[in-house]
This record gives sequence, C-alpha cells and structure tokens, in this order.
Amino acid sequence: METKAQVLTIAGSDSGGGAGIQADLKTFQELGAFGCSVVTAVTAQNTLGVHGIYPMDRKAVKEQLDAIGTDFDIRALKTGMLFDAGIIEETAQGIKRYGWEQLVIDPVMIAKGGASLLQQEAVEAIKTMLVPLAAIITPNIPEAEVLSGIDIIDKASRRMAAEAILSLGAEAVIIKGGHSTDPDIAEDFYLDQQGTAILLRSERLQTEQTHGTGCTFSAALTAELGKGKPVEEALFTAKEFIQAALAHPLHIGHGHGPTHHAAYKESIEKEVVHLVRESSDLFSNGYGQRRY
Ligand SMILES: Nc1ncnc2c1ncn2[C@@H]1O[C@H](COP(=O)(O)OP(=O)(O)O)[C@@H](O)[C@H]1O
Ligand SMILES: Cc1ncc(COP(=O)(O)O)c(N)n1
Repeated sequence: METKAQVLTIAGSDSGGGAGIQADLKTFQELGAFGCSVVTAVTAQNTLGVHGIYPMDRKAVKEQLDAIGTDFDIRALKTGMLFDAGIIEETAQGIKRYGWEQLVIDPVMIAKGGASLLQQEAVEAIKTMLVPLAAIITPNIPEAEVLSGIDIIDKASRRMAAEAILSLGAEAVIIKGGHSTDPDIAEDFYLDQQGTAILLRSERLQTEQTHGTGCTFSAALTAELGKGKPVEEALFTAKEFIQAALAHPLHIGHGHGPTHHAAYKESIEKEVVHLVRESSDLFSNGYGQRRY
C-alpha cells in the first residue's frame, strides 16, 4: 500500500498565498509529503503588506492539535507565525503530548514589509518553551540577533550567535543569510550540538520576489526530514528548492511577489536547472560546503 510521509505546519494563514500555511502546504506537496495544518492566526495579506492580523484563541489551536494528534502519524513538523505566548504554550504542550519529533522552528518575527507577526513579550516564550524541543531552528539574521542578543556583523559573530542559540536547547540551528549585505552570495550557516558546521551557499539572485522565502525553506526541510532524509541531505534539498523558487519568479501581485513553489520539481523533471551539489575543500576551516 503506497502512502506518503505525513508532516505538519503550525503557522499563520497568508491570504496572498506566498508565505505561511499556504507556502508550507504547497512546498510539502511539491516534495511528495502529505501536509496537515494547524492555523494559529489569519492574516489579511498580499504582496504589498499585512493589512490585518486575527489570532486564533488557544482553544482553537488546541483542538486542531488534538485533531491531528489523535489521527495522524506525524513524521516531522514545523512552526511559523505563532503570534502570542498563549499560542506558543499551547503549541509546545501539543508537541509534547503527542511525542512529535523532528521539529523545525522558523521563529517568524517580522514580515518583510515590516509588520510584527510575533508579540514582543512572546520572544521569551519561544526561547523557553519551544526552542528546547527543536531539532533545527531556522532564524534569519535579525531573528538570530534577537534570540542570541548578539549583533551579527561577520562570520565570528554569526558563529557566536549560533552557539548562544544552541545553548537555549535546540539540537541544531541554521542562521539563514538572505538579509546579509553580501552582494553575490546567499550563505546559510548550520551548527549542531555535536559541533558539525555546514555552509549552504548559492548565488544571490537579484529579485524582489522574496515573499515567503523563510517559510518555504523551512517547509522543504520539514518535508525532507519527514520523508526520512538525513539532516545534511534535507538541508541541501531545502536550499536547492528555495534557489529554484527564487530563480523562476512568477511576477504575481504589485509588491514583493511570492516565490515559485513549483519551480524545483519542474526543473528536475525538465532537467533544465542543474543545481550542482559538490563538496569542496575551498575552506580550510573544514566546513562542509556545497556550491550551486
Ligand atoms: N536573493 C536571494 N538569492 C538567493 N537566495 C536567497 C535570497 N534571499 C534569500 N535567500 C535564501 O532563502 C532562504 C531564506 O532566507 P532569508 O530570506 O534570510 O529568510 P526569511 O525569509 O526568514 O527572512 C535562505 O536559504 C536564503 O539563503
Ligand atoms: C502568515 C505569515 N507567516 C510568515 C510570514 C513571513 O514571511 P516573509 O518573511 O517572507 O514575509 C508572513 N509574511 N506571513
């Protein structure tokens, strides 16, 4: 009997379809996983910005978690926009109640347009209640700075920030480089409790169509982990997935458009995009490195 890996996203709805629950479910589907969702908040959102935020009450979040937990065999899950401390607590309790493993935390704080998707006082709840449950936490640079209290200005401070985040109890962290000032390279830095460090590097694409990049990356990682892929392979697939999604923009909407969630699969099927994975010892620090 053929079946698919069941994976879950606990996140906010983006009416514009480029980020949040919608990006996650599209990504799960593209990568051949069966996606379930727990909606934490509804946003009225498009490519121009966030126009309204309507958080669910805790009971609604708990009932959705219970509906999933009592019926599905969840192999990996991710969190996205959680908005407030009550939803974070409910989420952490649900994850423990059902013994879900392979938790990817995308600590969503501020949308690209500037709207706050997490209340200030909820940052502490993420750090204390959720991060200790994480297999991998995937902050962007500003989020890593908030979580670690360290300004990331170079590679040394990026590593210090990663170590500070690991000290909160996550098994691994990947600090994504989309917000770095490097004009040529988008480089993500992974570090785990065993001291394994991996760099995911790609050409930085000159595009404004970046709405939902972080959601899409963490959803791809979750799908691959749920399918049973080893962490390193899942990381590189996620990087390839987002690179393809950014390289083939759809030009939807009048602002920061969504990425193209179908591009990775289409590229592979048509064999038009070759995302090269080659190990390299260009770096003398021993970091595993692949180039695209
Ligand atoms: N212009 C770009 N070109 C290539 N990759 C990018 C670009 N912007 C972001 N990425 C990649 O997209 C993923 C999400 O990164 P980032 O934009 O930092 O996260 P977030 O959406 O959470 O702010 C990372 O793998 C990052 O390297
Ligand atoms: C519901 C929801 N979740 C997450 C994001 C973050 O995505 P981005 O950082 O690309 O704006 C978003 N804009 N909306």
